[in-house]
Amino acid sequence: MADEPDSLVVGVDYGTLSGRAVVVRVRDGAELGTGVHAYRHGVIDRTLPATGQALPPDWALQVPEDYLDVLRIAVPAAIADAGVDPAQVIGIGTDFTACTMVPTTGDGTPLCDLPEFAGNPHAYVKLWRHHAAQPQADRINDLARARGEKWLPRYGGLISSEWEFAKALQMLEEAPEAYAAMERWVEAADWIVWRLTGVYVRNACSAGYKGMYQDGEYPATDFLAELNPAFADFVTEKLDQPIARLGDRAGGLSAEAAAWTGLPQGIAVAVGNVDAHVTAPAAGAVEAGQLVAIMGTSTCHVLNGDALREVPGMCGAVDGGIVDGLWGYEAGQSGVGDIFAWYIDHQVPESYHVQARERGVSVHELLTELAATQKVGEHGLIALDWHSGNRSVLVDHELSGLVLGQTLSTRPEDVYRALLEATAFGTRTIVETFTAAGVPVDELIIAGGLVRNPFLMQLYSDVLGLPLSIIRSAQGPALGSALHAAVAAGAHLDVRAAATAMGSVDRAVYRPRPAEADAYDRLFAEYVALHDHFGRGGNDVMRRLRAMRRSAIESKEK
Ligand SMILES: Nc1ncnc2c1ncn2[C@@H]1O[C@H](COP(=O)(O)OP(=O)(O)O)[C@@H](O)[C@H]1O
Ligand SMILES: O=C(CO)[C@H](O)[C@H](O)COP(=O)(O)O
Repeated sequence: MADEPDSLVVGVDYGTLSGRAVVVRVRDGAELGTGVHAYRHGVIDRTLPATGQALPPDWALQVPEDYLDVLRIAVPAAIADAGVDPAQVIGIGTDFTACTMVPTTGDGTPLCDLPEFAGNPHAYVKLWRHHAAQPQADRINDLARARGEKWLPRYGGLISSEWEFAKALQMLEEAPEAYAAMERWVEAADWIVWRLTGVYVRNACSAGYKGMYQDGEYPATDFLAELNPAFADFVTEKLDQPIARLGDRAGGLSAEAAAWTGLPQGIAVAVGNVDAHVTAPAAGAVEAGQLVAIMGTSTCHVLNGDALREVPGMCGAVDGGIVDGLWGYEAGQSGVGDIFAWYIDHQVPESYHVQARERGVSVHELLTELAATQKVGEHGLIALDWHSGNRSVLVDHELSGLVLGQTLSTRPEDVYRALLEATAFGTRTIVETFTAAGVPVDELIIAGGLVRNPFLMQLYSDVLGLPLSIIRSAQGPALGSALHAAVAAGAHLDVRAAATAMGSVDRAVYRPRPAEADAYDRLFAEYVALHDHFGRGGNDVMRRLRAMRRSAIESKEK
């Protein structure tokens, strides 16, 4: 079912640091205009702006008003960039980082917007990479294992500290007054749709992957009570809400949101979605066996499968979690581009920054160029990519980064290359785990900002021993959201049809080079040895160091 040739939709991708809007033609997915808005408060991980209070380690907060600014600034900018009449727009879709949680009152007002809570860190959005709920995640995992909870294997045997229940339990135990005042615990993906429409509906993707919603149920009341008696009614009191399929219409654009965006009141607003999952159809990946890796500050791996399998250490398997009718699998690496950025910002000497500035290239590009002159293994290094913990397959955010083999001749480009390689080894670990568990990976498709680095792409192909296909769109998540908006507006029959019309991919752009692939097989064996030693209990030094750090900081503050 094709719509009028000039019907348009808007997709808005809420990333970690900014929101991006794109105006897309319904008929063929042509991207006509873009607008970007960087969040004014960015990621709050050191001090709370309202009070200047220092935040403990592993915290990461955001301010919801920044998300509304994206609607006010990036959407009109995208329309202006496209040079189109807003009246042509028939729908808007959004996607968000996840699990990113907003504590609200009953009408969706964020707690941090209430004067009495502005100084309470727990009243703010807990961003996906808020990792301070690891003790709660550990307890949830231990108890679920002891009780043989049937939902646990759906999450590879371990749930993450990034997710809804761990973060809510942390809030209950550290800020009971804020927890008591919170009437709804809302995925940011659903909060923004609530703001756009006035309707609060939970999306099937977030609820399934991050909310432990399986076979129509959340974890039971007696399980929650055993974690903490005051947590018993968490689901009924604060979480439960009608759940809608991806691509459904959540409601019509409200008058208020029409005024923010400049779009026509009443147009279709798609049910919320997660930034990773929404990208698969934008790359035309709606069949079983097509793994899409969305590589940016972090990497998410999403993959459809025909059947339900238990994959150790994956993020989750959800029926219809990516497209209706297939089991959607997710795995992830919590730090990828973030690790490269951290290295450049904090470890690379000023002389490299000066050289990059003089040559008009980024430090990433300079280090990549220098690293590219090396043979595999020439730097003599091997690294573990756990600077932001490990989401898959170890599911442990107490783990940390490691670079082994440094000598007095080690140079910044050597370490940079070792970090690039470590992230590729992390992805290989995930792909091999899927395959071994009976979820075949037939094709690897790369999307996200890191596609901009061809050396990195070739390195991934060599390390994985697989051809890499590349999504054509430079803004895959925003295109994916636009595609869901087209479905919600009734312009395409379903997400599959929209993916065929609007999604696109270039097949096998990078192919593994046999000599490099062989050499990387040897380095990967070393990675596996270190991975298992530090990640599977051979030596818990990383956990002990974290504990020492926490207690040292606490005692300093007293
Ligand atoms: N040339 C490059 N090579 C490798 N990484 C890069 C390069 N340029 C930027 N990055 C990294 O890309 C990440 C941003 O990716 P992007 O997809 O734009 O963001 P997001 O994940 O927030 O959507 C940053 O973490 C940055 O360190
Ligand atoms: O876990 C996620 C999805 O399930 C996050 O949304 C993701 O890791 C953050 O994405 P990005 O690195 O693109 O900002």
